[in-house]
Amino acid sequence: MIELHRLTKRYGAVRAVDDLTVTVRPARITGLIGPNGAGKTTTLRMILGLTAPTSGTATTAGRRYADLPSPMRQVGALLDARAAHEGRRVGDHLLWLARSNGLPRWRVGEALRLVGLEQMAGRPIRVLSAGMRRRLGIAASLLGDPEVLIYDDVIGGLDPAGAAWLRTLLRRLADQGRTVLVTGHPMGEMARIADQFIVLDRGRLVADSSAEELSRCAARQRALIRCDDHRFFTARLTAAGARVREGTDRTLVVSGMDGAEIHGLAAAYGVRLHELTPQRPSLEEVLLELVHSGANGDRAGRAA
Ligand SMILES: Nc1ncnc2c1ncn2[C@@H]1O[C@H](COP(=O)(O)OP(=O)(O)OP(=O)(O)O)[C@@H](O)[C@H]1O
Repeated sequence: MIELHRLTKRYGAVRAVDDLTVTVRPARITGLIGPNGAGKTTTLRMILGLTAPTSGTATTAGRRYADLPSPMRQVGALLDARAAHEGRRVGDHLLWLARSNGLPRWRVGEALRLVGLEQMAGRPIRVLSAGMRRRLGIAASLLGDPEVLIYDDVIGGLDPAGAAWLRTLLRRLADQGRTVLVTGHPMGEMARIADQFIVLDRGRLVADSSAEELSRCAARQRALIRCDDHRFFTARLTAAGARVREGTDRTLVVSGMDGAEIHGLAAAYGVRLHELTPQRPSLEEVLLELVHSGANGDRAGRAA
């Protein structure tokens, strides 16, 4: 389990992470998402003791990273897959990491096996493809057989087979009861990987919800409508906090407001509704909307 309590990091006037309180639970894959600059990497760096919080705490298994007796046995992480010696052999790199962290030698073979890199053990790191480097980074994170795993931007750039492999591995790790926290941008991939989502915007928590809750809530809060005066009603809906976009065939797609509220608003402004059909968006669409609307400071947080 990872617990963040009022976690804050300021860089001058920038609040990279702003009063963030959230718990990342075991036995599931949690996606930390948000637009560029939302504070995702800064949050991970504070959990890993690489960046000092301005205030608040980040703990794993009840302790700050610096206070963990054997950090690699408790927390495994991959922040940057390029951070490895080019000339060193794959197996030697892991062996060096294991030795310097007091881990047994046999864990190297086990970690290589878990990521399917056994055949590359004797090759220098520079010959590895980007996808293989990612696997090597993941192997390093698994050396200590930790309960908590943290991966920054781990999906981007993988080919479909690589992404499928990673999904299977992360699922297995979560099914073993581990806490798995991943960040990433392609919302389609994040929707396929994670079952819990923490959404950040400008350092603040926008939502902390399961995939199921998000889908259920979005289905209640999205409708396709036909009405007389698009421009007028769009302005009224937007002013009342909904998000509106043009659909196909002269329709409007309204999100963030349920059918009864839309009806009420139409009645209040004398707008004739010809159609109001609830819609069930895909999880990817829900996440995209959350990330986008969080950035506009509107009421997406209600999904939480
Ligand atoms: N070392 C630093 N010095 C100054 N500002 C920083 C530093 N690190 C991060 N920031 C700022 O903090 C904010 C959050 O950055 P962070 O990298 O955590 O966001 P992110 O959500 O990981 O973004 P991305 O999706 O682009 O990786 C940004 O405004 C960024 O410019």
